[in-house]
Amino acid sequence: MTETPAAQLSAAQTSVKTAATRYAFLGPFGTFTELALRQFLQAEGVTITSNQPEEIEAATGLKLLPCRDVGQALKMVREGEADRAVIPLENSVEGGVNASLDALVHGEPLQIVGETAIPIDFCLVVREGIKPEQVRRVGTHPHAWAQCRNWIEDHFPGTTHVPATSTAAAANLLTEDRYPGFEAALCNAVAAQTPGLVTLADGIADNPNAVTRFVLVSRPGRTPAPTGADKTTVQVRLPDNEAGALLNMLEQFSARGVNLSRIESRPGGGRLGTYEFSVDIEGHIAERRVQAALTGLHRTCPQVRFVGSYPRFDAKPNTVETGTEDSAFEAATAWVESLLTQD
Ligand SMILES: O=C(O)C(=O)Cc1ccccc1
Repeated sequence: MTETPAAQLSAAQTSVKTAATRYAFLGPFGTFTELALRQFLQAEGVTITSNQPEEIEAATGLKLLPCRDVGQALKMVREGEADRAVIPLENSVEGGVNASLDALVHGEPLQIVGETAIPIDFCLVVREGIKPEQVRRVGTHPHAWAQCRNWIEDHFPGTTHVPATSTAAAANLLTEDRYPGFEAALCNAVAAQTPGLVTLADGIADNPNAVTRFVLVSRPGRTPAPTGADKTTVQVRLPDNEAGALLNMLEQFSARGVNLSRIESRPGGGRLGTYEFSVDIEGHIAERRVQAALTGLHRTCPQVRFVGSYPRFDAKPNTVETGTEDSAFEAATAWVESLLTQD
């Protein structure tokens, strides 16, 4: 493949549908989240061929803004310092990224406008000169540790985890003069290339099929158009101490043939026993069956937050059961109206 000249990149950038130019992400450069951001931009027709923020901005007009954590990335969007944020949301092995699920729905409303997924495996790196037998502690993001802990126990028995804000942050700390509290880091193959680091092992993953899902987040605005292969994310608070409250919530979906692709319970506040559910459903808010499910939730649950409708990363068309198509809802509404207007 030939390299895209800067002029072409600029042309591509002006065609970015969202006209977003400032992208906050879980940094520093070299995280899996940065790879996801590049994947989002690629889908918009923008290829980034550099690792240097100034070169990227000169070639594409885009500002890539690495953030210390997910909360900071979302704060930049909430406060208008960034147009978009990219954050990890879910891992096929570990489940939801709680920090992301919570930061997304607590505070000023935000909207998911896209998703992507990356197969994940890891490299174990050390600072030049460190021998494998010196490795006692491994620094990395908690989700990375969770995906490699069996491998580490098999190959470095007794080694313990030191949490870091991201995989790339852990790798970078190894290159600093000060001892970071660990001898090795688990990071991706890009961060493993950091000068001064040596890779002890690569392709590490307890589950070789592990995939992490990342979302592109903006301030509330126009919802991406339906594609027929869409997801909708909502956060639902259930009434306290009400028998059947969860069943009622699920019935709102099942009665309209709306399939769930993820459901997670999150503590709803200070008190034990109060829950919110973060739910992904197959379908777009422009579809009548999804609207009917959401109106049902709105009538029966104390709080429903719409977090966005956006195209599925795998473009797998949503199944629409017979009787739940838009045309079926329209025919049913027309029938009721005809009853009301008859003489
Ligand atoms: O730390 C990173 O590189 C991230 O982007 C977060 C993360 C960590 C582990 C798996 C997937 C994403």
